[in-house]
Amino acid sequence: MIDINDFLSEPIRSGMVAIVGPPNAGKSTLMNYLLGQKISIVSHKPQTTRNRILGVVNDDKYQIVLLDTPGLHKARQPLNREMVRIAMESLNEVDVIVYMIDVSLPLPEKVEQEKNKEMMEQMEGVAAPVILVLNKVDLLEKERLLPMMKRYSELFPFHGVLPLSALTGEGTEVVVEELLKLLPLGPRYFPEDVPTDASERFLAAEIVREKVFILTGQEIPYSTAVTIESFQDDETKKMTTIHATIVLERNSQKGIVIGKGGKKLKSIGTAARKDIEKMLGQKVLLKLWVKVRKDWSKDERFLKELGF
Ligand SMILES: Nc1nc2c(ncn2[C@@H]2O[C@H](COP(=O)(O)OP(=O)(O)OP(=O)(O)O)[C@@H](O)[C@H]2O)c(=O)[nH]1
Repeated sequence: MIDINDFLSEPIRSGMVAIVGPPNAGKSTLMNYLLGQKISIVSHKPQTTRNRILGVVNDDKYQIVLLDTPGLHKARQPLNREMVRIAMESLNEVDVIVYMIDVSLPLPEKVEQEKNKEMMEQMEGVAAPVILVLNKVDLLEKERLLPMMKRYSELFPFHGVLPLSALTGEGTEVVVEELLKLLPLGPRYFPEDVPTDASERFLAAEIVREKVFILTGQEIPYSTAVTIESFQDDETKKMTTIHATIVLERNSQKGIVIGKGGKKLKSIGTAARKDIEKMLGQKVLLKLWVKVRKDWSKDERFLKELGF
């Protein structure tokens, strides 16, 4: 996909930036904010992002290729271990690392120390410069910010400790400025009109998964995978027909996702269809099925099918 003209034209600041950090820190929110569109799914529940999602931010003078990664956490289950592996692997492939933490809630000292220890262990031996981003400052009492920034600067040789609200956008310009200082001069790796390397098929499955995350309680989200059975564009009708399956781990979960008289599944479908229509810029007919595949998240073969 690299255009030879990009190599011939004036070099720009360009390179790969991984956004890493604990689950729920706001990594996908920052990615979507910088892209100006939703590529990576977001929910208030931890461990929403499962794969590595690539988003490309373009400007006259730069191209930042962002990698949104699954949350870093102590993982026991095969799916979670895969997620952390994916996140850690990206650290070796990038020019800059943005390590994001949620600072909105004061933590007991012991918990904060524990988290900091984990962060330093993860960053140990990483070659790329690391910017620490303190996210959700919109929720933080202002007087807590400066001492916190000082504390973190003393913790690790970060190439900057920056406050941010990925939700409101406050602080994003400074983050981008700092990234540009660290990115090498190079070509545009992706055409300017390509915001992600993910397929529309993958993104559609992710959108359905997001709606399950948002619209169901407690245990369901973590037991949900979404597969796309068919994805057909009808150019004359300007419509896309998508057949997708929501895969669950246990029979008992089926009723929750389908709901009384199919109501829950219907609301998942409607919400997902609207977002997919926005993404594709045309009408969508979305058909959803619910299937049980016992303990799929521990089934290495199925994880492979899902692209892990
Ligand atoms: N108030 C506030 N909320 C935020 C901010 N950034 C993210 N959030 C919220 O925090 C929650 C988690 O955001 P995500 O972007 O899904 O977090 P993530 O780090 O990608 O999460 P994982 O996929 O679990 O790794 C969502 O409910 C966001 O709306 C922020 O700056 N301020």
